[in-house]
Amino acid sequence: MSHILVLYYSRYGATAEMARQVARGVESTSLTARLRTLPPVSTICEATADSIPESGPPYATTEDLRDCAGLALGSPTRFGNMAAPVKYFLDGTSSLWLGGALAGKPAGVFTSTSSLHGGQETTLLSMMLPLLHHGMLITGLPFSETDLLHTRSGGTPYGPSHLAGTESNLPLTDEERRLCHALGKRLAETAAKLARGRD
Ligand SMILES: Cc1cc2nc3c(=O)[nH]c(=O)nc-3n(C[C@H](O)[C@H](O)[C@H](O)COP(=O)(O)O)c2cc1C
Repeated sequence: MSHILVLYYSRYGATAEMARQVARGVESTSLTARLRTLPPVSTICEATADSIPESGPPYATTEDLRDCAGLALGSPTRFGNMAAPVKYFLDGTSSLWLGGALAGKPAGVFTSTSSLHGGQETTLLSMMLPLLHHGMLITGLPFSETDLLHTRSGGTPYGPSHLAGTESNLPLTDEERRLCHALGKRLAETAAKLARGRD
């Protein structure tokens, strides 16, 4: 069976750490995680970045997305919404939309913010919209993940979140880390169940 794509943009590293935890959750099952990042959007028209980042996972291609069995999509919160590089990448997926390539595949979202009430939920909900247009099946987090009841930092039923602080340097709390793990595991298990249903 194909991979779960863990696709994220991160400028300061908080969303990247969340992505690694989501990937561990995926790999606690029989599925593999494909970790991919996105380049920043340049303010200079026609500027191009190297196709391989200096460090970390490779940049995502639309083929990574087309071929996945499920998607975990992560973005820092920017003014209560997803960051431009994530939106820019999604805006380039019309050919997948036309062919229904993502329809029926499970997807979940995660975000990091500097402030606790600075738009985690709005960002997560806005990230779901293009995925719903693609026909993806959105999987949040159920309250049977009891960390949702006790967290004093991030963690929402709409998806994992992280309070990185004003310096963007707070580590993931145990609750935040477990909720990232839970999303990855849930996506992988859902993808496997859906695949069995198609057999
Ligand atoms: C342009 C811009 C807008 C931001 N908007 C918000 C916001 O609306 N709410 C918030 O809490 N943090 C906001 N932040 C802070 C980032 O969401 C936060 O630093 C995040 O943890 C960065 O993730 P990263 O380490 O993966 O880059 C903003 C940062 C930038 C640069």
